[in-house]
Amino acid sequence: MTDKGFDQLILEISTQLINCHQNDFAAHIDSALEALGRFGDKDRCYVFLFNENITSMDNVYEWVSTGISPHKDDLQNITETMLPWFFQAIKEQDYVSISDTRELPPAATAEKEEFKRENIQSVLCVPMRLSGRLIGFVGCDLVNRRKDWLASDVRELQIISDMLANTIARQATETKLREVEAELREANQRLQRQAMEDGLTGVGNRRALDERIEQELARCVRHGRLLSLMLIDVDYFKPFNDEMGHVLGDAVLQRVACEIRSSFMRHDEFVARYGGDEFMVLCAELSSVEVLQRAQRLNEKISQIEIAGINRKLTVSIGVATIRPDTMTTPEALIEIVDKATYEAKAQGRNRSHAVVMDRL
Ligand SMILES: Nc1nc2c(ncn2[C@@H]2O[C@H](COP(=O)(O)OP(=O)(O)OP(=O)(O)O)[C@@H](O)[C@H]2O)c(=O)[nH]1
Repeated sequence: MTDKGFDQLILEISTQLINCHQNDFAAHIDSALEALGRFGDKDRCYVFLFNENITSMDNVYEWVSTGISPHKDDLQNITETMLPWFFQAIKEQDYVSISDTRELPPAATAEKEEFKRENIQSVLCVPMRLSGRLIGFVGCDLVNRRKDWLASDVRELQIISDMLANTIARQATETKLREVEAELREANQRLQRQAMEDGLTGVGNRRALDERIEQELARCVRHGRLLSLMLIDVDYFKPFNDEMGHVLGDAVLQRVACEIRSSFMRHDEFVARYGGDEFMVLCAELSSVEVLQRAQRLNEKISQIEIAGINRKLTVSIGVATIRPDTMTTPEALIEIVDKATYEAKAQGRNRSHAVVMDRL
């Protein structure tokens, strides 16, 4: 290989590796090995990576010339005990150069066997280091051909080895970066969800409710649709709480929230905790009769709830406000109506629903 030819090869390989992106690192390393192999008339070029303590290695990239058998698949998890002479040589030396594998010393019996299995007669391997730490090696084989490797062969392979080490490190860094990015994105979504969720019951919180009422009002105005708001208030929750304690009180609120949520699961229905023992449900497009029926069904379902340790009937009073909003309608006005409807349900004896219908506010 002339110096000019090698310089050209290096330029091509380094340009490819510098410009490659996360998804095509492997393809570029493969083609760098191919360029190296073809240019120097080698039979096989490869990259091995060590584990953390350099006690085992995997063949991670391999290029083979036409007619030469590949060995990448059977060279996985090769341990130090399998090839002790080679592990020691690559750890301690600047390179491992074997002109004829048949002339290896007796200490390299296992290696001799392995080279024979792969028909390798000449081998040159150069360590890959990152910040001084050995991470693997780049090597090339000649099958059934002997070669006295020159200092220039070693130098050239060393340059390729440095480039590939940097590329592999960049790949690892980018993979890690993507993982961290994905974790951050997930944590961010989780925080956003939590910021909109009631901690005790898991339904929407007051902030989510306020936003949703604004959105639904605007949407119903745009489409001329009906909008219903329900206020569900647990009956006699204060005496219950005082008597049974807050822990059982919390369990009641969770159970009530669960029942409400399972009763209003359509995509345009929204359940939130308004505060204390009060929940709200927003539903669009239902007639006032339908909403009232569904509220009454909820009264029934809640009155059938049984919670271990509680021997008192659980009931709720529900106010329902159904309106056809216009641009002047405010969330406060809607809440005021539903508040009054709930008050009415309480005044009429609790465990019931009371509806107020207003075409315009
Ligand atoms: N366990 C528990 N109690 C809560 C929580 N938030 C508010 N409360 C209690 O809920 C009770 C609300 O009671 P009120 O709305 O005043 O009245 P009520 O007894 O339900 O009466 P009516 O609604 O008129 O039937 C108060 O005792 C609050 O302390 C909570 O997160 N957990």
